[in-house]
Amino acid sequence: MAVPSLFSRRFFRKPFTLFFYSSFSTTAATSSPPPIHVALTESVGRAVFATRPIGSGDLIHTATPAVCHPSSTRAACYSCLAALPHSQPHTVTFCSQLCRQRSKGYFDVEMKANWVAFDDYCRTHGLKYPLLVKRLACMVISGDASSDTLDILQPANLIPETVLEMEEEFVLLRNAFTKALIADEHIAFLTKQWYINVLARIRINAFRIELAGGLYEDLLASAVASVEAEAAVGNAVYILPSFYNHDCDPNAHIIWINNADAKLKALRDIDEGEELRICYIDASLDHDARRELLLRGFGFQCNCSRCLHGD
Ligand SMILES: C[S@@+](CC[C@H](N)C(=O)[O-])C[C@H]1O[C@@H](n2cnc3c(N)ncnc32)[C@H](O)[C@@H]1O
Repeated sequence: MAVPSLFSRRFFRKPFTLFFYSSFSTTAATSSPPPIHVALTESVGRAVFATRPIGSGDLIHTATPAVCHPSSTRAACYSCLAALPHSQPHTVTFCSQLCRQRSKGYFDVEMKANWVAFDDYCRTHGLKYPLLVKRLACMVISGDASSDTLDILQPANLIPETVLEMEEEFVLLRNAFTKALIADEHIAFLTKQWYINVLARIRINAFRIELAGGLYEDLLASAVASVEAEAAVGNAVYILPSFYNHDCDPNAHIIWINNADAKLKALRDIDEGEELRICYIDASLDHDARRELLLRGFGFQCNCSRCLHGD
């Protein structure tokens, strides 16, 4: 496949060492690292590049969420977001003992506090990302995560109005923990600045998770949910997948089969040194709609080949 000039290696500046082994895994069959590296570019910050040719349809790597949270409209495992067609949305349910066990740390912290005010605020304002911050805060308090887990990700540029809204959410979150008598030293990290920094990163890097596979009942529930405009089982933030830039004609995509564990797959043959890009939005939208969505939702003017050609 011809490599568009946009992807040429002249954009390479400083290759990173692979620092994210904990956030992805390769296929069980091989223990070799995935065929990618992250490097700085001159035009779009960091980017993911192929270190060898990758075949169309190949699994590039998998990734587990740094943090995830189920949606309020689809019943899903509170830990891994597997669809649970026989459960009710809004109820805390786990798909297995393993998931219950894995969540024990942050879930025990969450159960100590009263979330009515915070959850009501999120629901009435149609906010889902603060729920990811709440979960991350519980993970930090329980020792399941570090408070700087998401610091490596690019933050959104926030307007003062957005910061003011975030301050309201922060007060509700902090109050829930203080009223639950969580010791001061355990919530010392939970400052207004921490909340805003985390949310600024989540805004750009969160993925909305729609499962591609599963049981017949899951597909049926998903079809019904699609009609009702919410097919997602939840939202999640990953580390390595967050370094993939956007292209309106991508050469890779991210998919979810049974739960929030993501698979990054090649959509066509990829050359060594080519940048790997995924599509953040619906690529079937017209040029103006895509530009508007990318600018409003992600704060950037797309430099992909399709957009540069006005397609
Ligand atoms: C999820 S991050 C991707 C990784 C990012 N480049 C970094 O250094 O962390 C999304 C950000 O990358 C940049 N970006 C991604 N795709 C782009 C594109 N097609 N055109 C211009 N900027 C892009 C924008 O700054 C965007 O807000």
